Amino acid sequence: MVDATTVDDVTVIVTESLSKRFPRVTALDRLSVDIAPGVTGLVGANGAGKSTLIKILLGLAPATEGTAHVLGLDVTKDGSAIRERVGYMPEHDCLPPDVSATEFVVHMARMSGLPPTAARERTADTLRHVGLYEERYRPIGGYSTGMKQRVKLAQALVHDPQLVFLDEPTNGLDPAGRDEMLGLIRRIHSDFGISVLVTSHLLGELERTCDHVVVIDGGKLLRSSSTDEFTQVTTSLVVEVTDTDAHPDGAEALRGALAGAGVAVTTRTAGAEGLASPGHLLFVEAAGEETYDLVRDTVAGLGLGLVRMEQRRHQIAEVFRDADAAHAAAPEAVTAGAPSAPYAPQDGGAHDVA
Ligand SMILES: Nc1ncnc2c1ncn2[C@@H]1O[C@H](COP(=O)(O)OP(=O)(O)OP(=O)(O)O)[C@@H](O)[C@H]1O
Repeated sequence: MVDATTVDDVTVIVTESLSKRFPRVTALDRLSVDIAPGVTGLVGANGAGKSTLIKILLGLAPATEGTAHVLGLDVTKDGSAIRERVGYMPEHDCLPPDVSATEFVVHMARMSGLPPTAARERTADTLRHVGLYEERYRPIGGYSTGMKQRVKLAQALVHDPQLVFLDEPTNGLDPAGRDEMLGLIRRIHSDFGISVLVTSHLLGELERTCDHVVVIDGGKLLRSSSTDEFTQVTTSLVVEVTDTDAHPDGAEALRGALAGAGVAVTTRTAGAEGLASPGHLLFVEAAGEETYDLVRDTVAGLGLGLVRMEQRRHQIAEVFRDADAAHAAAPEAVTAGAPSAPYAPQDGGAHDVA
């Protein structure tokens, strides 16, 4: 019997100088990363090396060099012990169309070694947990994309793993479906204590869902930080005010008054996504506590209503924006750090790096 650590230990995944070279491409390039229990996002553009990393961690593909341990188990020697303890939701559609979700998930549970009765019970519980009810008896071929993603999630969870790898679980889902899937992913950890490694190219999703985010690009580690560190507060204040008869554009009146007092103010920034009506928001550079007092007094002096005054937080996408800007300024200087693909804003806060 192979010894394995539990999710109470400090790390669930450790890689050291892990490389994977194909004849024409280096998919992973000396990647060293430690991943703790919780929900961790693995983000990178298409081709960054996410799926290759997952396959190596499952013991399904050999690394060219370096080491990797999952739950304390060595990927080169303990592949089957790792797969007993780890669930895997693959990226691509891999479901048989002619069988029902129940039949398929029972089959996967049996493949994982559960006896028949336990496999049926666990299947019923898991399908209910992912939100499939009466539909679970119908052939999968007639399911929507969202239902298929839930079946893939259920088969990853059915053998009660300590850790799951979810490869692009929100692919192909509409915004409501994505929100539901993200909620499910959070509950996998909060309700069952299962750690999650989830890949996505949508940064906004990871910001909302993950405790920790690992960013890779061209097989190299770009950054590994807690989500809080990525989204730490900035020195910029977001201020929103009401309009009045005397000042039909309250934000503009405040901007003029603050600018007159020597305070740097902009009406819009690239990081304003997700905030209501950015045209009515002011972004005020706060020199210190006195800036708060000045804003409050100026709003009161103009007779405007103060709707909000809060410190703006960084967004994960800014890591990419900053790297892109540095790359544009000095292309040779930023080879290892800058993502090779641009990101694009998407539905108010999610940024696509693919
Ligand atoms: N079996 C293989 N043979 C040759 N090259 C491969 C193989 N598998 C992956 N690659 C290459 O390795 C690089 C990383 O691929 P990988 O699938 O890990 O990226 P990814 O980040 O998961 O992207 P995607 O989300 O598009 O799958 C890519 O350039 C890919 O073409």
